[in-house]
Amino acid sequence: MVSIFPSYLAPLREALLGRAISRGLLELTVHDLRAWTHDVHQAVDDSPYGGGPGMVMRPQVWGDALDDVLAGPPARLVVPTPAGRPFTQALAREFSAEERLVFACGRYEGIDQRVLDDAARRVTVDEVSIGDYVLVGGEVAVLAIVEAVVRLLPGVLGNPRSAAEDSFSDGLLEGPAYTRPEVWRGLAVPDVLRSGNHALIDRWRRDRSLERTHRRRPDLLEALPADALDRADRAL
Ligand SMILES: NC(=S)c1ccno1
Repeated sequence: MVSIFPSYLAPLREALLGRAISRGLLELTVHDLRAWTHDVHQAVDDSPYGGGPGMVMRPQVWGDALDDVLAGPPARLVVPTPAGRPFTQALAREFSAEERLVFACGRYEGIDQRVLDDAARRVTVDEVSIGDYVLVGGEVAVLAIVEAVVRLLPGVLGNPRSAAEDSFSDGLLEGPAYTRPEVWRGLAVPDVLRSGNHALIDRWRRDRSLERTHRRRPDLLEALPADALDRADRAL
């Protein structure tokens, strides 16, 4: 990862991801972009051609940084930006199969486009967005993307079923979850979940997942492959 605020990415070394690193399931290197500046002010940005508000990150600095960081084993360059294609669970799964990912954290009004165009001459460049809103920089998006990707790596999650059965894995939103006590503030756990009848439980969970998806994200239902819903699903 390359950023002008390396400490922003420190949370990646905590908790589950930190344990995955210490177990050797992945390696994480954070580079300070200013290491590739040569002026006393360590300038990384400049005024935009054509005018307009804000500053643009300079191609020389990013170009030198990516020349060094992209050298070595083949990598895929991921650039979080509001102008990117949506980052989805499917793309997280695709990224999790990559040997190496390099993340460029832009700030200000973004990185000079020629940096990405130049990188695309030698690696796959993915400009991705984690949502239709604008952050101050790419670092927070990288935290989200890396967590979504790393949790899919074999051995990271305690139970592999977790990744296989979480939201979006089957194209639907996950339904409600419950744990002890059976009744809490007058609210009871649905009886079916205590029935021990796993066929009924699976059916109930699928129905709740379909209902929630229909209510909150009908677009996901529209996007399902034609054969994704079985007769019982359609009966709901
Ligand atoms: N929405 C995304 S990914 C973003 C990056 C920087 N600002 O917003």
